[in-house]
Order: sequence, then C-alpha cells, then structure tokens
Amino acid sequence: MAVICSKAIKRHFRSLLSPKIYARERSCIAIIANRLNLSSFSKYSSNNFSNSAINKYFAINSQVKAMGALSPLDPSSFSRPEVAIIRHISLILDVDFEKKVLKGTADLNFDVLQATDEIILDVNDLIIQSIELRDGTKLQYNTDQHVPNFGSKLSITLGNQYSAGQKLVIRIKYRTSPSASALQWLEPNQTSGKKYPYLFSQCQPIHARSILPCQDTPAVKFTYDAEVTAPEEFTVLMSAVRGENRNKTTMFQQSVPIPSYLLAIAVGVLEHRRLGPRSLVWSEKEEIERSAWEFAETEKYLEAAENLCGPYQWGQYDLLVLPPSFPYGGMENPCLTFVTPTLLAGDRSQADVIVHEIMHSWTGNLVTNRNFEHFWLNEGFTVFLERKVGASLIADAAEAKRSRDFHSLLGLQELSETINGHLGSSNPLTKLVPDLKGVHPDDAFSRVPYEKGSLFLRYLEDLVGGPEVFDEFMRSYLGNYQKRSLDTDEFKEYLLNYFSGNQNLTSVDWNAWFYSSGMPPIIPNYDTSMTKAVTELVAKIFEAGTFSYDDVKCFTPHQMINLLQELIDKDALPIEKLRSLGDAYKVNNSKNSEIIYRWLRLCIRSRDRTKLKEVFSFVNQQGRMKYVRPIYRDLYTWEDVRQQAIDNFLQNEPYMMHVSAYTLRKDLHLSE
Ligand SMILES: CC/C=C\C/C=C\C[C@@H](O)/C=C/C=C/C=C\[C@@H](O)CCCC(=O)O
Ligand SMILES: [Zn+2]
Repeated sequence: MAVICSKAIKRHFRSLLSPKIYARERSCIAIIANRLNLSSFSKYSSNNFSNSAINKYFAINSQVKAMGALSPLDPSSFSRPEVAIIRHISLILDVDFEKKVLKGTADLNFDVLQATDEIILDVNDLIIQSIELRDGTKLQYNTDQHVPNFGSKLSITLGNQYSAGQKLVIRIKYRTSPSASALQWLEPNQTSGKKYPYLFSQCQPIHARSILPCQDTPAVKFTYDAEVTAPEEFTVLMSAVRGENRNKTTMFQQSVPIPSYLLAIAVGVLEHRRLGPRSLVWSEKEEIERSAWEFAETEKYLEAAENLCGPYQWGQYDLLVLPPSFPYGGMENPCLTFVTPTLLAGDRSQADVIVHEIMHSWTGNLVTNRNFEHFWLNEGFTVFLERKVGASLIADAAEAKRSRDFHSLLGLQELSETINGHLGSSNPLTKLVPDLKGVHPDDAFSRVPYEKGSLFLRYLEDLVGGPEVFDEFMRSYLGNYQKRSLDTDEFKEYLLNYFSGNQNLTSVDWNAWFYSSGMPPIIPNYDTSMTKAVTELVAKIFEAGTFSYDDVKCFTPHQMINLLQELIDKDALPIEKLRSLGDAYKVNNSKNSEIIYRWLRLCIRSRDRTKLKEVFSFVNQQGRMKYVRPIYRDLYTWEDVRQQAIDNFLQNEPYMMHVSAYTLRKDLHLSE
C-alpha cells in the first residue's frame, strides 16, 4: 500500500506542478511521498486542489528539506561529527533569573577528521550573537529553518579549508531563550522555600541544543570546564566536579568525556549534608534532613557497584533532590544525580532508583548508546546491573536470587502493561531497536528499552552459563567500550566474539529480539516464590468480599506494589469493594509514591468520584511523568471527567517542565 500510495502521490504532484518546479522539487516530493499516508494523500488529490493545499505543500516541503538535513548517523541530530568532532568545551555562563536566560560563551575545541571549510551544529531556540575563531576572526554563519522539536541546523563557514588532523577552536557568544526546552525556570512559589527562584536542566535526549550550540548526538563525547555566575545567595551545581567559588562565580571541571545529553545545571538556594567520603546530598533546606536520611546508604551502593563493574571513575557522586516538578525519578547526570522528591518515602524503599542512577556511571555514562535508537544499551544494561547490585546487598544467596527474580517479574509486569495495555503489541515503538527517523525520542520513551533490554540480557546470561561467566563478560565489555559510544550491532559482534566457542548462542533469533514489536520472544524462567503470595491474594480478592490487614501484613513495599499493579491489569473492582480493600490494607494513607500512584489509578478505574480531588492534587503537586502521564491517560478514558482533566492540565501547564507539557498534550489529544 505504501508503494502504491507513494507512486500515486508523485504522479499527482507531477500533474499539478509545472515541469520546471517539479524538476526542482523532485527529491523533496519523493521524501514527502514516502512520508505521507493514504489519508493525507486524499487531501492533496482532491479535485479542487486549493491554494491553501499548495501552501501547505510548500510548508511541508521546506520542513522536510530541513529534516532531510538530519544526520544519516543520528536521526535526531543535524551535526556532522564525522567531519570534525568536538573534544572539549569551555563554557562561561551567566544566570539571569529576571530575564530567564543564560548568557553564554562556548569555546568548542574540534579535531578535524575530514578536509572541510564548514562546521555544522545543532541549535534550538538560541540567540547567536557572534561566532569567531580563537584569533578573533569573525565567521559567517547561517541558521536553517526551524524544525519543530528538533531545532535547526547551524552552518558555520570557516573561510579556509581545514585538513584532517588539524585542531580548531570556535568561540560562540549566545543567549538561551526563556522557553529553552532543557531548562525549567521556577518561580519562588514552585519551591519549598517560596522565597527564591530556581533553575534546573534536563538535556536528555536532545535538549542540550537549547542550552548551547553543540553536536547534540551521543556519538560525540567531550570533556568540559565551566565558569558560572549567579546571584549571591545561590548555589550553582553542574554535572562535573565543583571547584572554587569566587565573586559569585563557580568553576567546574568534567575530565571524563561525556555526551551532550549529560550536560546539566541547577541553580537554587541550597543546603548540603555529607553522605559518605565521595558523596553529598543537596536540596532546599526544607528537604535536607529527610534527604540525608533517605539516601544515607549511598556509599554502600557505590561499593557494591564497584565490586561488580570496577572502579568508579567520576570522582564525586552527589545527589540533588529537585523541586517536585522534576519530570523523572532520577537523571544520571555525572558527578551529580538529579532525583525527584517523590523518592523521599521515609522508608528507603525507593533505593532502587539510586542504585539505578549509580549503575549509569558505567552503562550510559561511560559506555553510551550511539544514538537514541540504541537507548536499550543505556537503559536495559542499567536495569540489568541495578538488579544484580540490589541482590548483591542481600547476604543470603538464595534470598538474593529470589529477590533479583522478583524485581525482574515486577519489571515484566510493567513491560506487559506498556506493550499490551498502553502502546499495543504491533506498535513499532515496542521494538528493542526502533526506527527514530522523523520521531522525536521523547515520543518514543517508554519502559520498553528498560525492561525488554534487561530481560534480553538475562536471557543471554542464562544461555551462556549464568552470572559467573556473564559478569566477566560485562566487565570486559565495559572495559572495551568505556569512554566510547556504540550501537546494537557492535554489542552483538562483541558478545559473539567473546563467547565464540559457545554453541548455545547459535539459537538466538537476533532479528526477533531487536526488530520485532510486542513482548519479548522468550521469557526467562524466573523464580516466582515472592510473587506467589501476591498471585494467591489476587485470586482471593476477586472471590472474597472481605479483607483483613493480615492478608498483607507480611508484604514488603514492593510486594504491595506488585499487588496493586496486578489489580490494575485486571477488570475494575466495584467501588465499595475497592474502598474496603483500601481501608483494610492501609493503602489510603501510604507515604510511598509508588503505592499512592497505583492506588489512585485503581480508584480512577473503579470510577470513584470521591477520590478525584486527591487524584488532581497528586498530579498537581509533583511532575514525575511516570505517575502523571498514566493518570492523565486514565482520566482521559473516563468520559465524564475528561474535560475536567484537560482543564486541570491547562491550568497547570505553565508550571510544568517542557517535556511534561509536551508529552501530556499528546496523551490528552491536545496535539498530534
Ligand atoms: C527507544 C527509546 C527511544 C528514545 C528514548 C530516548 C530518550 C528518552 C528521553 O525521553 C529521555 C529520558 C530520560 C530519562 C531519565 C530518567 C529515567 O530513567 C526515569 C525513569 C522513569 C522514572 O522513574 O520516573
Ligand atoms: Zn536509567
């Protein structure tokens, strides 16, 4: 159908345009023809092909032309690192809370790899003031048409031909825009102290280009230093080792090469407490004691991680507890993990998020996906290692194995909800390695790379002989690819070479694992002893009408999560039954956000209107997308409250981070 459609569209344009224009636009028409679906085509092929349709064609045309400039190596970047690659960036930033802008000077240090007289970078929403060489020679530059969400291609003319092997430093003076997609500028009333504003960034996947002109692809890794000036009362933190602070200016140094998505900055009125020899926890004063208690075991996790993966290479490992609008559980910014305050459960039950972020110090941060189609190499490996390290903290070997398998089963449960519930099993975004041409990585984000990826590694581990051999392989892989980026094919080749005598690997259907949509082709034989009690209780819940705290009093917080998630996957319970379950199992007054989130979803599913106030207050008080997005999607399916959900979103949108507003608009069908 696609071929017929594409040929028909080409024929149609040929009949409409003059031969001269058709010849000029031919290659663009071919791209458009391959991208448009049949329903869009019918708009173009209607008999009264109006002026507005022609205008629309030219608008699409120039956008497709601009998108055609995206790199063949990374579908999310315009840059051309194969020509000249950034090795180091020196940044000078001035934080202006009044105007909500960063004023910056970036010295980009390149190694030229191919003869060239041009450098191409990614920018989004930046105001460029000047571009010059180190000797002050001004350079000409051009910013191409803006492609929504991808930004623009910035082409810099060097004036002279540079040859392979030469070094080149380009100085760019610029300003960010108040709407920079990587930055959230918080008003004082969005902070705990309510007195000072706050700034934080989220560059993953492709938002660094809204903070500085760069090669915004994880194929490129660079070291950086920075000098950041902010008003007196504020502390500036970055994804780097913090140096001295003089005259409102703080110095930073990151001497391990990082991809652009790991650049990070936070500026607020902050306090800190020591957690261990290489760790501080930072937050506003109001959260600092709770944070220091919740994350007190950080050094223990770091040591367990080092036992598995080798020495921690980043020097410092600090935590920053952000204001509630931070959109993720955690972000693995090097030297300084960013975390949501929803982790402050008061029982250390969300320590797995900290272990996850620590494991990124090896997988993701040292060994990095080449582009976001291979995101599973970051996240699947990290989840896999997180569960190994989590288990290694349990003294009893049999219990450790049971616990590892239990957490894998929880992951499988989330994967199943994502694939069978939310995305649909034929959705191409359920492939382990999706095609991201024309797809923004934020639109592709789901649990799939995390859980399908880690499950695949567990399948391989079982196949090659278990943890003893596979742990050795992991260390070899990490050593080989550290400070580099790779793709899925390179991983496969490395594994097959490493285990070259192992016949079991001949049975792996690589194509199915990497490129089939839906659930994984094979599910490992996990130990179900910790889910058994939950499965039995679920059966009882659907039969019995009465509940007692005795049913769950021996459950760990994660078994409680397992139970609620099981109920989410089943038919909605009648309201009265759900209410008495909530009272008996004391979920109504839980402090654990993982439990509250699932409980509120169950209440929505049972259409309990009396819980709506609590539901809206939960989504308005914190912005962790893992919670907020499924709740809004559930509310959208409840027709009677759909408009209320949309109104609530629109009212709160101005206080959300870019990525939250962007994805929620789609979840609520307010944008495509
Ligand atoms: C195949 C997937 C394709 C693209 C995804 C690439 C980037 C995803 C982008 O949207 C950014 C993700 C950032 C994630 C940061 C932290 C997460 O690990 C948090 C997980 C959810 C949570 O616990 O809140
Ligand atoms: Zn992660």
